[in-house]
Amino acid sequence: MLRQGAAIAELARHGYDGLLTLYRRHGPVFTLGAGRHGYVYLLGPEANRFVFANTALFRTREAFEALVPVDGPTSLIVSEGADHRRRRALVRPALHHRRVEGYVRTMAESADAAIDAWRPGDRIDAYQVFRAAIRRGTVRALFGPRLAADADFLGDRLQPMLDVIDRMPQALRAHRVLRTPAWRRAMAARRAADERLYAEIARLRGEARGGTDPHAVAPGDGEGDGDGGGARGGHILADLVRARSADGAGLSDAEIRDQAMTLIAAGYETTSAALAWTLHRLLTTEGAWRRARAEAERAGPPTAESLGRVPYIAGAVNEALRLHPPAAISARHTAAPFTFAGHRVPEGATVVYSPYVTHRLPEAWPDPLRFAPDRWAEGFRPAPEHFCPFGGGAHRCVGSAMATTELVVTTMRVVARATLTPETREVRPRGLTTMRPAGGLPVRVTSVRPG
Ligand code: HEM
Repeated sequence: MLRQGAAIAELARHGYDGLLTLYRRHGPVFTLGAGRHGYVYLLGPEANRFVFANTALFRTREAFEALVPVDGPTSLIVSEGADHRRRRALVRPALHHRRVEGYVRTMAESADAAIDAWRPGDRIDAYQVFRAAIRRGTVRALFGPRLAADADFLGDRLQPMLDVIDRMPQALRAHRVLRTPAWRRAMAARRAADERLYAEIARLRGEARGGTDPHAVAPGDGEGDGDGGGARGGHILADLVRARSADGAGLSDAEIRDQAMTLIAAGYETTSAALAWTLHRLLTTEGAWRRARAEAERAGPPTAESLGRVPYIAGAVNEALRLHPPAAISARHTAAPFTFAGHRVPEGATVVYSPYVTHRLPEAWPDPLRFAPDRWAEGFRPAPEHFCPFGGGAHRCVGSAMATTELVVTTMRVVARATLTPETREVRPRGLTTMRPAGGLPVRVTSVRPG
């Protein structure tokens, strides 16, 4: 029998580990809270499979409504049905892995620029350092060289927006209704960022009409194997402006704005958190940094080819995503009543599923708390319901190739160029929309090599 007070106290005290405890005590389905503020937890591999497979039972719009003030009403994450399929088919080719390979150099340069500033003896917060580097790299890949000059401007505008949405929906609603200073800052930032974005979209449309775009890309060819242009250069915003469905229809300016903003908002905090967790684990696991460094040195500088020669680093990234999934929980709104594991879940409920809980279950992962990059040895493919840092089903992360590439490339550069000593071995998680290290990742630079 679940006692509400005790269960809520468990979550308040132990966060995501509390959720794991509640799963062990109460099984894969339980409800906390009542009415509009209640949450139905659907936990574990079977629950993931159920949520990912039954698209018609679940809606994201109501569950992610809190993102609309930043991401916009046509963002993929709040789109449903035919609109979602159309928008996703137009966005996906721009983020296909072959397209992403074109950004490897930009990503490596961004990491190198951050490392170039280090001197032996420096004490730095590696999380913040790479957060800024990833922000710059993401803006560059998304918006190309012209807006890259504005990367810091856009990044600075973005931060108040991301801060305001990293809250429980009720708290966010209060900010909006009360027009708090944080809310007003976020909206002013949004207006400034939108102005630049719309100007750039108009410029790209002009270029496309005049046929002068040197980065012309093929129209996207849908969900399967779309390739927006491979290594031909260009950037994602240009791809979005040019993308056409089979019937010739493209995305409106507002749709492009919303997808672009969503890609930054969904991509940058999550990827920076995952990088911090990867470095933390490599620094605090005996021999791991040395092994990663030896591998990165053998592989040479990051390129589309050398990325295939770093299985230990790729395994370390996967292990960090498993043990510390930045999207530790995610939510859905139920579109119809259903029964799962003998429990009746009503229409209109908010359902929470959790990659964090799943990734730490011994039923799914032998010795689950051990950081073991070698478990990802060639050929290992966990079931999607066992490993879901990028979610699953119709709304599975469209930027997963970009994220993993960025994580592997940045890790290759850091381990190859720097020796770092962790200032702390205990790093606690915080954050609701993105699980990140609470106190950052404080390290001392022991040595650094030229790039
Ligand atoms: C380590 C980094 C990342 C993690 C852990 C992550 C995680 C996720 C998860 C869990 C979802 C699905 C939410 C759900 O269905 O419940 C999602 C969706 C999404 N992600 Fe990511 N993400 C990451 C990086 C990125 C990047 C780099 C981009 C873009 C460049 C991106 C863009 C998106 C978009 C647009 C969606 C919505 C897709 C849709 O609704 O069709 N993400 N992400």
